[in-house]
Amino acid sequence: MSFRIQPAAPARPNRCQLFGPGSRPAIFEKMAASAADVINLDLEDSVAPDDKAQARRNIIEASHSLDWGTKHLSVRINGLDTPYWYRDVVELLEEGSERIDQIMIPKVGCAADVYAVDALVTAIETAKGRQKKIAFEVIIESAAGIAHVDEIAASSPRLQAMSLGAADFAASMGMATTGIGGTQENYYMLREGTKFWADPWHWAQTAIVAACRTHGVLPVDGPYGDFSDDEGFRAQALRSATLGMVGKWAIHPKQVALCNAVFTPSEEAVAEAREILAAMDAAKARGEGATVYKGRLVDIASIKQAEVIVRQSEMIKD
Ligand SMILES: CC(=O)SCCNC(=O)CCNC(=O)[C@H](O)C(C)(C)COP(=O)(O)OP(=O)(O)OC[C@H]1O[C@@H](n2cnc3c(N)ncnc32)[C@H](O)[C@@H]1OP(=O)(O)O
Ligand SMILES: O=CC(=O)O
Ligand SMILES: [Mg+2]
Repeated sequence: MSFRIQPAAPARPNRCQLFGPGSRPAIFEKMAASAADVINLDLEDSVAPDDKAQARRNIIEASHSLDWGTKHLSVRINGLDTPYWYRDVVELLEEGSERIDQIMIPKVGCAADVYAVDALVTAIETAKGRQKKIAFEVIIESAAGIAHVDEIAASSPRLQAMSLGAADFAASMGMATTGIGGTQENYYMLREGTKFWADPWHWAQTAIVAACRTHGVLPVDGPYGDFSDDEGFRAQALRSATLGMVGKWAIHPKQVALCNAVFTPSEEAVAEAREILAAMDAAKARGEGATVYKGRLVDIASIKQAEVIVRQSEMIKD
């Protein structure tokens, strides 16, 4: 065990991140009225090159005029390999309202990518006297991103969350699929003629969770492209939650409720966690470090596991 205490990730709900193109302002109000914890207004891949400038104007205008309630408001800028990103940052922070909480940096490949955006953001914040320090979130969606995931997770005190972007990740890795997340038809084990599907996203997810937990960042699962497949979405989200991710993207409003259902601990799970804590309190009073709860071992590690669930439930106000 390292003597270093694992830093806590930001204590805010991040069960669902609802995306919408910045070039489609007609849906902004619907996004603001949704049950998502985080809103991601997009300037990147859902916006055509000719619409980038207008999309920036739309987002700046909506940051002033719309009531975003208690939502964590994030804007996805363009990647550092494009000519758009610096204007995204400059215009958003010079003209956008203080209501903007966060910038999402896509296709991050190394810690220096985050450093570059941090330097620009810091200069603008100082020059304009912005009161609120902008937070960052990044997307791991390239071979370089996953290879450098740990240094990226440690790259900036502004960094609050990190998502897996399955679409660009698959492309960068040369994966033989056009699917965005979920089960891949050709990724299976074979035993006595029966196929057992495995999860090709699993290793990248666990690498992200480990890097995030080491550095106090929220690990998030990215998009599930087939928004007509609720069961597939749910299965993917349940796997992500089981691995330690705190939420998932919704690329269509119907995925918001699915996200919230999976990433909100159920009443039964919270009740059981509280019972485990009570059982361990009683064990401690007896001078014991381990005891039996419903026929199974619980010990001091069980306290930490139960506390994860109780903390998650306490963050959620609705
Ligand atoms: C790989 C990646 O990078 S993923 C991240 C980037 N991608 C995105 O941001 C895409 C986000 N999603 C979308 O743009 C849209 O949801 C689409 C294109 C997938 C589908 O849009 P539509 O064809 O309008 O969907 P649909 O007709 O089912 O919409 C139903 C209702 O939800 C609304 N709606 C659609 N998308 C959204 C959204 N993202 N947020 C809020 N409301 C929305 C529609 O306006 C419509 O409202 P209405 O019933 O009042 O008329
Ligand atoms: O940006 C998201 C992705 O899946 O690519
Ligand atoms: Mg992407």
